[in-house]
Amino acid sequence: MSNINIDVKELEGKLLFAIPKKGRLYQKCQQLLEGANIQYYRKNRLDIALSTNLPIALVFLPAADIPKFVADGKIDLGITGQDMIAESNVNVHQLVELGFGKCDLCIQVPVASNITDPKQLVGKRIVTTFTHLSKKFFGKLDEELKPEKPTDINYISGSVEVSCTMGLADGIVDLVESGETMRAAGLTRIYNIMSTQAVLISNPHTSQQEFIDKIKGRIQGVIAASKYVYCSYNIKRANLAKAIKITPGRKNPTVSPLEDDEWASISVMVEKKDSAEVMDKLEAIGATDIIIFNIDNCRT
Ligand SMILES: Nc1ncnc2c1ncn2[C@@H]1O[C@H](COP(=O)(O)OP(=O)(O)OP(=O)(O)O)[C@@H](O)[C@H]1O
Ligand SMILES: O=P(O)(O)OC[C@H]1O[C@H](OP(=O)(O)OP(=O)(O)O)[C@H](O)[C@@H]1O
Repeated sequence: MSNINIDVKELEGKLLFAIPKKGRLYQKCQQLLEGANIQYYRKNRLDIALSTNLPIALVFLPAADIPKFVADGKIDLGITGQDMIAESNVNVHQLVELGFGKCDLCIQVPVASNITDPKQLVGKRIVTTFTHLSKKFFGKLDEELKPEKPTDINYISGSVEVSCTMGLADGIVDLVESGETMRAAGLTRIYNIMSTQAVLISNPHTSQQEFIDKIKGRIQGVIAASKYVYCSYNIKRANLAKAIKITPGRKNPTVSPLEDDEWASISVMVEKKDSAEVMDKLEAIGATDIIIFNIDNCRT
């Protein structure tokens, strides 16, 4: 049972920001709030927390309910999965892809079945948490193939993958990230309905647009900082063109003179995932003093 023991008056004029209260997205959202310096104190078991440094009230909700609250205008801003938005079938603005909670919503069948195409499931039994998206998908196939009875889509709230083993389903529609859950249940994927990740969303008619843009900027800064490292090195001017090709930066690298006219110093942002390779390439063209720094926060 949730507890929202806060005086409604305390929420007046505040930006209401919905955060998943548990599950896969919870911890990453906490890191994002910390990086964006949205400080708050949450009393034990309380689902609303007032920010201690900004006019924001954080509302902790199940990820599945956040799109509806935001679309209805009860909440201004929220974080949830794109799968949850599509499943809720509501109109919200997707402001920033957050780069976590990445997975695919897939049709899965028992490895032992001879099913390789979603069309073979038409008229059969599907179990899923995503009934809207499944009905939309199989509804189209039903129209095309006109089975004797329509494909039967049944809802369960979790552990969907056991449905085939239990004899409740011929196939399931569920999320796959590493594929570990799917393989452990003796299932294989035959179709990807959608790819999803966590996103920052807002109500399209919010009265708090200016403040939302500010929070969006801060969150974009945290995301960029986690994707990039700062690279600094020295290079002979004769090799400057080659160096700039290796580290073009987001816009341009900063090139500064050194005491020795033959040399220049370069400072540039590099994608974290590429940093080792970039260092190898710079070394190969004679760069020296190559240093990589982590970025705490940035605006690009
Ligand atoms: N295995 C996964 N890998 C990456 N992202 C995932 C995975 N499972 C779910 N997600 C993302 O996280 C969102 C919330 O899923 P999750 O299962 O954590 O929610 P929950 O039902 O609120 O929590 P719980 O499963 O703990 O009850 C999903 O809508 C999806 O966007
Ligand atoms: O491909 P994988 O890396 O194994 O991840 C996929 C699993 O993760 C999610 O479930 P979760 O663990 O959140 O539990 P749930 O089944 O109770 O939703 C999803 O519903 C899958 O079962």
